[in-house]
Amino acid sequence: MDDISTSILFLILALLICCSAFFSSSETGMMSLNRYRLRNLVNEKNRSAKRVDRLLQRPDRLIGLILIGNNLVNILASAIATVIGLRLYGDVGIAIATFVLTFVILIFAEVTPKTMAAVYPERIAFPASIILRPLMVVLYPFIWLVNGISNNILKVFGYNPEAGSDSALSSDELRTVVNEAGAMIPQRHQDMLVSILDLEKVTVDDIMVPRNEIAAIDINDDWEQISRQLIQSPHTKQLLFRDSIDDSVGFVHARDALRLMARDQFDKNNLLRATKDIYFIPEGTPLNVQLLKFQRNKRRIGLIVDEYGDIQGLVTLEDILEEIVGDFTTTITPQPSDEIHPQIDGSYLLNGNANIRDINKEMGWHLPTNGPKTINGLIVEYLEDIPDANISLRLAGYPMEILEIENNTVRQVRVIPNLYQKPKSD
Ligand SMILES: Nc1ncnc2c1ncn2[C@@H]1O[C@H](COP(=O)(O)OP(=O)(O)OP(=O)(O)O)[C@@H](O)[C@H]1O
Ligand SMILES: [Mg+2]
Repeated sequence: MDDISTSILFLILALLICCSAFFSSSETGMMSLNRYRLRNLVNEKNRSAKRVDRLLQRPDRLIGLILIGNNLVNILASAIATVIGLRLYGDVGIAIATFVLTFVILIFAEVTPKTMAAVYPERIAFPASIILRPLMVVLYPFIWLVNGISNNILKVFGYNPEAGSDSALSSDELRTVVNEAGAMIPQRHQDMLVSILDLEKVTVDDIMVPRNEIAAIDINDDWEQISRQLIQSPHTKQLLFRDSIDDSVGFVHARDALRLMARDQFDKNNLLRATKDIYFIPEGTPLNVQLLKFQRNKRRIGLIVDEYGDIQGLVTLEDILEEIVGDFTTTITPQPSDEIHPQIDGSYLLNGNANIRDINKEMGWHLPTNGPKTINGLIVEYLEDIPDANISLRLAGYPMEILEIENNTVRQVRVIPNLYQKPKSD
């Protein structure tokens, strides 16, 4: 190197530090690219994205290439810096060169470019790929050798370097992604997306109209009462049964009843003939499954039966859709707000038959939903007994006072929400 002037050596050194900065930044840029954005750009046929994607398909080779390049230029730079140090200051120069070069490389070739790449991965990685791609071809034998040795060492320790990282999302991770979409997706849409993911966690029993609230007509009643009920019920489809709901005949649609009336054929036999057979749903069916089953069977209403074939309740397509988009206006079933009565002292009076899920949703409480569906059921299960009035208890962290008992069920409770309670995740 004696015949190269010191100023040229300085120039080469500066150039090498620039190359080092390039490799450092492209390493961080490539590795911190958002995989889902990249996928999206690839699908949109973005050329840079496609090139980057191809490089990233073998991360071991890409890292090999970048690190070979980076180390090569760093080591060369240190050799040149040593020569410069020797020339300028003699033996002490080696120490000075080592110290100064470490500092310069850290700042200009490592920390600064890497930080920039971490903040703007696409701006760095996309243009860098234009250089990295041909470099990969040129240096391929060298990369192959280095990777081959390093992969075999990894295998000795029980790792499989060719497995690739598993970037498939679980539904919980997808939920986090949706929640973090921030302002990109309007809040209402985010809520809907999360609700769709949540459908699998909710079963038909959780949202059904319980058996005792099904609008149903006993075909053995006298005809006048049947007609009155058909006309006055707020529901379009009503269940026809003989003596007991367990002996159900089918659903009768108000439209069909109307047609019979118009033709003057409105009597028991014709009404029975106009009923539609019942669609049964096994209890415990998750909502996402049921939604598809309604679609496949072209049904909109079904009865939920338990393992003994006893009818537990009723669920409609509308009920499942409401889980996704929120309540529709046509719902005539009692709203949670009808069953929750705020008091001046900050407590709430609840009806015993209020649905726990509805209350949690309305109030943001965390009463357990994995057991009974109603407040009454929850209290009875907790006490393992039919309670007396004026009993106070603390259920899932919520102080409660039973105010009224009727026919062995809790009719009214007072709940004092503890404002300082930490929400429990359910
Ligand atoms: N026979 C019934 N008994 C009790 N609740 C019912 C009955 N039919 C429907 N519901 C409830 O009423 C709500 C509205 O359901 P849906 O829209 O299917 O019925 P609808 O409004 O009576 O009929 P449609 O919209 O077809 O005129 C849902 O919450 C559903 O569970
Ligand atoms: Mg309706």
